[in-house]
Amino acid sequence: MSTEGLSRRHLIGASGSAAVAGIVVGAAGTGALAPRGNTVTRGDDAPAAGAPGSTTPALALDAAIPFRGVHQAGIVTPAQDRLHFVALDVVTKDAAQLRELLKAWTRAAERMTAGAEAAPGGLVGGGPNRAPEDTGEAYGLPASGLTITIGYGPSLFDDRFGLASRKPVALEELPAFAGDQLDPKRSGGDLCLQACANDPQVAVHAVRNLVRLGFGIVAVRWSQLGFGRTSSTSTAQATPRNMFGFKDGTNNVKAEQLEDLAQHVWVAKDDETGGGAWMAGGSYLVARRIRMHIEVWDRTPLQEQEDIIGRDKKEGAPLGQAKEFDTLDFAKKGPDGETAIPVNAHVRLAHASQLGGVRILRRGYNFTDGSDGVGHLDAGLFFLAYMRDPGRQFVPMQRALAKADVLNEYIEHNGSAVFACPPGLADGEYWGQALFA
Ligand SMILES: C=CC1=C(C)c2cc3[nH]c(cc4nc(cc5[nH]c(cc1n2)c(C)c5CCC(=O)O)C(CCC(=O)O)=C4C)c(C)c3C=C
Ligand SMILES: [Fe+2]
Repeated sequence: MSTEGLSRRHLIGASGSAAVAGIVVGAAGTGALAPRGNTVTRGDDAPAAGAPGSTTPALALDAAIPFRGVHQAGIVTPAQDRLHFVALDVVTKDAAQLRELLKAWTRAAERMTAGAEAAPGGLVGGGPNRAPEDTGEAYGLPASGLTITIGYGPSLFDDRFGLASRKPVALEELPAFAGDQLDPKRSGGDLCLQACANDPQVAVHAVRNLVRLGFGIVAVRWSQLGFGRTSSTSTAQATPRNMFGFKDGTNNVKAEQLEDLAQHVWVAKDDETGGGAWMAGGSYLVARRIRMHIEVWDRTPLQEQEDIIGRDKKEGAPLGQAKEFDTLDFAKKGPDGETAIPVNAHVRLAHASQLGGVRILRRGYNFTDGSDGVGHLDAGLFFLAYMRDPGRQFVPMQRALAKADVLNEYIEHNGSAVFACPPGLADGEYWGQALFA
């Protein structure tokens, strides 16, 4: 492995076709960190879980997820419980500076996802007279399943960095949708970094250290914390619940469904709108900050809640069926002679059968950001979805929802952004290398 101070020593666990591999940090004469305790940690030199000499079984939640691979981690890898998402603007006009930053980010991201400090000896190794190269708040914590996923916004492809000819057709700003209440301070961005982990401190540490490395080159435009996943991206995961108390992610595209991923999530080399070779194996990310008026929802009768979603609250089964994963039957009638799943239920409007076969991979998070200043919690869903072409997938889906979804009475979209997330990196490659080639 090319990155100084890191070595692949063993694999921890695997789940279905979405293998969760662990990387531990080698001590190999670099002064870099070595694994500790029962899994990958930033700290001392006891053997990691599952490693020779360890008596402790690996804990999947603490394990490291490989940074490199065909696709970026953080898309179909099992959704972790915590999120720190940041959108950034590039403030330099110098393309070479931006490229160097992307290289430095690659090194630091690879280290942090393996459970190491952002730089070798980052905590105190620089001595008393220099600012430490790692901010320290994750020192001693395990890798915690950290994934860091990068995306490029449409504005990165303007005339500043010579990238205009590289802009994919699919990377268009989203159109306005009926009911949008978008705040420009929570929208857009030249770049994004999505850090997901099973420990919030690890996710926040990752973003903070990458932002720190970018001082003078990038500036934070907006950022969002998420405290609980609202989607499953693997059949091995239980379906979590959103802030309306409903299971969310049941009928998501999952890591094990390789044909669906190829059809709906990964950009193919010959996709007309995809962007060509530099985006092949990548995916487009749509982010929407959706405020949920939970106080109003909480006064809504159960039957009405279930009719709005189209599934029952306890089991998560489609209305008219018994079990969570039963097939939705949109023709089935209830005792009143009406369809069991109402014509304007959320799951009917968003279902592939109503949208010419379109699907997306959802990977969103619950948030609660204090109060709205007038007596309510500012809570909601930070909707994240990956797809092959937003114009052909998210746009028609959101148009259908914006037009008829009864859920609209309870929600408000107040932030929006779209990003091109390039494919994963092979050994020795760095973020931006293919884009700038
Ligand atoms: C444009 C895409 C979507 C937005 C925006 C969206 C917002 C949103 N969704 C829920 C709650 C649920 N959504 C569910 C299913 C579901 N939602 C979308 C798309 C968007 N949702 C899709 C494609 C689907 C799957 C439809 C299907 O194929 O069956 C569900 C049911 C469980 C599930 O299958 O995931 C819930 C619950 C909220 C609260 C919300 C905005 C705040
Ligand atoms: Fe939904």
